Amino acid sequence: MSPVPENCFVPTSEIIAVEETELNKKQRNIGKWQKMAKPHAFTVYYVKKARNHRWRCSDVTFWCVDEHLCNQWIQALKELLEMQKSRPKHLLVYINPYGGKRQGKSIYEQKVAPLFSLASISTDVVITEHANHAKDNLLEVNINKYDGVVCVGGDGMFSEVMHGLIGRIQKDSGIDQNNPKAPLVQCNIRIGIIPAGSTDCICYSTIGISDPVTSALHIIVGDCQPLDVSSVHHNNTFLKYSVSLLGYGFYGDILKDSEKKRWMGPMRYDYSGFKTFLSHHYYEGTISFQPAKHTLGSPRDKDSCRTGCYICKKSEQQLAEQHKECGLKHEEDEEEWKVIKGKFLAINAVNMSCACPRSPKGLSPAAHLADGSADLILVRKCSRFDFLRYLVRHTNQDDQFDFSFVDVYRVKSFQFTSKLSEDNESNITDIGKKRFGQFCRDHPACCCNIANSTWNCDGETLDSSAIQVRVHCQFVKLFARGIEENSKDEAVYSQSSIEQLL
Ligand SMILES: Nc1ncnc2c1ncn2[C@@H]1O[C@H](COP(=O)(O)OP(=O)(O)OP(=O)(O)O)[C@@H](O)[C@H]1O
Ligand SMILES: CCCCCCCCCCCCC/C=C/[C@@H](O)[C@H](CO)NC(=O)CCCCC
Ligand SMILES: [Ca+2]
Repeated sequence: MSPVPENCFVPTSEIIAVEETELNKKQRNIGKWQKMAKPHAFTVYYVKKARNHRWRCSDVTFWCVDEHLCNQWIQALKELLEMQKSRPKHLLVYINPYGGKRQGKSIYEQKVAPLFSLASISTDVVITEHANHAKDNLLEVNINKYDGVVCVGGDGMFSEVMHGLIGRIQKDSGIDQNNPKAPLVQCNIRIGIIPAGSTDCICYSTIGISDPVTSALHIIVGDCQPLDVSSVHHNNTFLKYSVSLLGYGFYGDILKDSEKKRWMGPMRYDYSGFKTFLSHHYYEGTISFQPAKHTLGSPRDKDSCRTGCYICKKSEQQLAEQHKECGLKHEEDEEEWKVIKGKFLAINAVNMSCACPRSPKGLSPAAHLADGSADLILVRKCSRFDFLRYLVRHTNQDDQFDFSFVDVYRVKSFQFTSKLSEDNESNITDIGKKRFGQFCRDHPACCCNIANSTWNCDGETLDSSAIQVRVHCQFVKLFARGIEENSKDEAVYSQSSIEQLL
């Protein structure tokens, strides 16, 4: 038995498949195999880690004269693969054919389906025909027969699938999602994202790259990454769940403008981003929040959340303890609320870094995927030039929180009310404000916007500006493992590597 000349260490957890190889005449007639009467061979397909967190399917073929020995190897390796219990065998796949550059279907068919078939994963594929098709379908399908749900599309498609799954589980458990204090039931069925959208921030922030083949391989090896989810309510009405960005002001306005430009594809965000930057509107309101005292980290930490993150592990332990104490009174309601009134250009609450190709370190580089907290970033009224400096720091190594007009807090819940709705609630009927609508009556050039902004919730607009938000620790699970530290150079090899077997 002889491996290829170059050294090759592969943990069994990263073998994709093992197959007997039919050698053709030409192959049999090369090198030393020429001398053998009838060589036998098998091929091991495995994950090859390239630069920038990119994974590829590579293969190595082992040749041997003894047919029995060759079959023993195939059998032994297949048994090792069978022992990988976290790997999915049967998946439900939703493809949005219109997301991003409208390439979802071809990306799946050309890059992903062949890998699933190589890894003996069977699939039921639904190509969506309209928005909410996947969500509605998940409310009635027999989800128990699947080991995971895969969405091919962008953050919006992920959000739809996540809402379908969470909604289905709450419905089956008799939980009313409209109750902001309801003890929601966790979603244990894993979701895989094959990126084919415009921002793909959830995929990028949980894997480190937005690449369909890399994501498919994380699904095949059965990775599992828990994610925090925020529930968003307006009084006693459930609005949405969020995993990446809840943004008011700048990101809400970009989204609202970009929705009219969907035909532009991913470019619409650059166009609307530039336009929104020039408009430079700020909004008045009150934000109240409960600091996340349970978590070990802070948004100003230098270290980021990475595979096996100890801060997220600690939160997982705390969550398990909470579940054990289930039924005992939680003191959450009595914990302190901090209240901030002000004029804001942007209010961003992020459950994860929100790293994406536009900003590889994201809106909050030290945010954690699964620590049960969100980072609340308040960008107060400042000059256009200062706001530009702030934005540019999302794309370089400088600290984007090191500005006098930017504050950041790690929170477990928050509420927001705009000044306009506060005024309306206190029955102030200033006809002048109503008549002049959008712009500040006293200072037409001051960029103060009397109208409300809208909330951008993972790329979708919310109907209400007054919202109550609660972070649910590790509420959904993805086929991912977080971003690996220097994945190319520091690969950790398990005891059961093939090299040892050989
Ligand atoms: N067949 C369909 N026709 C129209 N809309 C669809 C269809 N299938 C899904 N959708 C909706 O399209 C929205 C956007 O899709 P998706 O997230 O895949 O792409 P995107 O908006 O380009 O990317 P991103 O969300 O990353 O910015 C989703 O909210 C989803 O509900
Ligand atoms: C002069 C250069 C300045 C450059 C500044 C770059 C800053 C980029 C930060 C990007 C943050 C993305 C946050 C992710 C939001 C997603 O949930 C959402 C759904 O996909 N996308 C958008 O709302 C789309 C939002 C699009 C933002 C551009
Ligand atoms: Ca978090």
